[in-house]
Amino acid sequence: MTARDDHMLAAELATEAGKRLVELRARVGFADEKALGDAGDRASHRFLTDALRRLRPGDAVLSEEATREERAASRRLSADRVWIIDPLDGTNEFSEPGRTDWAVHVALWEKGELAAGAVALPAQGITLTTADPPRLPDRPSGGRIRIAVSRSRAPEIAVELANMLGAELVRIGSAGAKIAAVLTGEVDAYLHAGGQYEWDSAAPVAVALAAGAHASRIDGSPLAYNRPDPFLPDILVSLPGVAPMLLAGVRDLSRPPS
Ligand SMILES: Nc1ncnc2c1ncn2[C@@H]1O[C@H](COP(=O)(O)O)[C@@H](OP(=O)(O)O)[C@H]1O
Ligand SMILES: [Mg+2]
Repeated sequence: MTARDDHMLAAELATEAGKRLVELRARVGFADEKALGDAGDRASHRFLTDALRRLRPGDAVLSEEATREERAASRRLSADRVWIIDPLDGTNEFSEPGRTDWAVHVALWEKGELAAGAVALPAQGITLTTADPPRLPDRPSGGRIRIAVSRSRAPEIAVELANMLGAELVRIGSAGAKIAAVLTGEVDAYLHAGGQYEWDSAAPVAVALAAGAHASRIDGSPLAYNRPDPFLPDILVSLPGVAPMLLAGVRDLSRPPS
C-alpha cells in the first residue's frame, strides 16, 4: 500500500458516496426534508464504512454517523491510521431543493497528522483532493475581504471581525463547501466558532494544507485530530496572505477589556 493509494482512495470514495447521494436526493425528493437528510446520512455512512472495512481492514474509522460508543472506542485512540469521515456535511442544505453547498468528507489521519483527504461537492460536480491539490487563486491586493460563515449560526466573533475590517460575510452551508470556496477563490477565508467536530473539518483541512492555504484554530494554534474528545469548536481557513490580519483581528477582539 503506498501513500499515493490513500490519496486516490479518499478521492474515489468521496466521489462515489457523492454520486449515490445525488441519486438518493433525486429518488426520495424533498417532501419530507428531515427524512431525506436522515436517509442521506445513513446511506453514505454505510457505503463509506463498508468500503473502508473491505479496502483498509487494519485501519480505524471515526465517523459523524457512528454511535457515541463507537466514536469513543479505544481502538482508534491506539491506532496508527484512522479515517475521519463526515458522510454528509451540510445535511440541511442537502435536504433543500436547488442547494449545492453540501459535501462528503474522507480524511486519513496517520500518526498525529492528516495524511490524505478529499472533499466531494457532488452537486457542483467537483472533488477537491490531496491527490492533486488545487492551485490557490491569486488574491488581488486591496480588495474587500470576504469571509464565509455558517448560514444558520454565524459566530459573533466573525460579525465583529467583519465590522472591524470592513469585510463582507458570505453565508454558505457545510464546512467542506466553505473551505472549498476559499480554495477556489470565491471567498478569502472561513471562520467558525462556537462548536464543531473533527469530521466537519479534517478532510477539507487536509486539502487546504496540501494546497498551501492557512488552517488553524482561531487563536492561531494548530488543529489536532483523533483526540479522545472529537469536539473541535473553532477554525480559521484562509488564503495565506490574509491570515496574519485575520488572526490579529481575532486576538484584538478576544482581549479582555482593560
Ligand atoms: N455550534 C455547532 N455545534 C456543533 N456542530 C456545528 C456547530 N456549528 C456548525 N456545526 C457543524 O458544522 C457543519 C457546518 O455547519 P454550517 O453549515 O452551519 O456552517 C455542520 O455539519 P453537518 O451538516 O455534518 O451536521 C454542522 O452540524
Ligand atoms: Mg459535518
